[in-house]
Amino acid sequence: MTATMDTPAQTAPQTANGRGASLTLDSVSYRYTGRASAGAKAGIGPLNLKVEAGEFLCVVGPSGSGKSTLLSLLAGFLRPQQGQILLADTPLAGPHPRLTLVQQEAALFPWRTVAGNVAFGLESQRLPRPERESRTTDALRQVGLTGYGDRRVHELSGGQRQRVSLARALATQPGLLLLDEPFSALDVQTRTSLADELLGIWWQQKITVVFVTHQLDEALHLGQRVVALKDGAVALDARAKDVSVRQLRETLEV
Ligand SMILES: Nc1ncnc2c1ncn2[C@@H]1O[C@H](COP(=O)(O)OP(=O)(O)OP(=O)(O)O)[C@@H](O)[C@H]1O
Repeated sequence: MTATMDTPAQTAPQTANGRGASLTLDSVSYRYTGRASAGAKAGIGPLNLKVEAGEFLCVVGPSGSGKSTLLSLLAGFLRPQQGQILLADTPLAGPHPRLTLVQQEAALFPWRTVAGNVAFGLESQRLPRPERESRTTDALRQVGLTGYGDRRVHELSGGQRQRVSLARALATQPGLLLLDEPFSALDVQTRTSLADELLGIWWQQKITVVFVTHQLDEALHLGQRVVALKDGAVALDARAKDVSVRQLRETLEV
């Protein structure tokens, strides 16, 4: 059955007038070498992919298909061995202030307050203190944590910790938000409400989002577009409203 219901992401305007940056992968390859690699094919590419400014793209694929490798390349942690990645029109040469990554487990500093954790991402930006404080307050408000700034991380639930991670990313006002299975450790209810909040934030700010998930239904709910990776290559690239979970399962053989 083909999915027919439009989710908010799918009905969003196609042209972004927010701060989202486009992303272009031009014949990008990365192959792991050495004994740790699982054969000559470990890695991804060559991949050609264009993510439009303001687009919400979900990437799915079975374990080992290359999702984390792709995100590491997009985050600038790995450099392509072949091809190039463009952020807007500029070749990506490493981690970039316009892009930020939220990972599966909230990597927060236990000795800092919630506000201190959110402000951490701003410290390298040399912003005046009032600007740092207002961005921190604003980011906490966006993720529903107004009033939590003085709390310690150990006083928070798993879902709240992941909200802090998201706030830390949002405070940097990224053009491109990369998310690596950010809600997978959470219970279904928390995951659903956080996913919907993320959609609301994306809708308002028109950030470009690349969201990696194992959950095929989550990908179709959140994404305007879904890319399915298999053995390091794109096996399917479609508008989310034009594919079903079953089609994704068949494509990925999962
Ligand atoms: N550091 C590494 N050294 C060698 N091979 C690696 C390394 N990291 C990943 N690989 C291999 O590259 C391929 C892609 O791995 P990757 O971690 O990107 O997949 P994934 O889709 O993110 O998997 P998962 O869903 O399990 O996290 C796999 O064959 C994996 O074994």
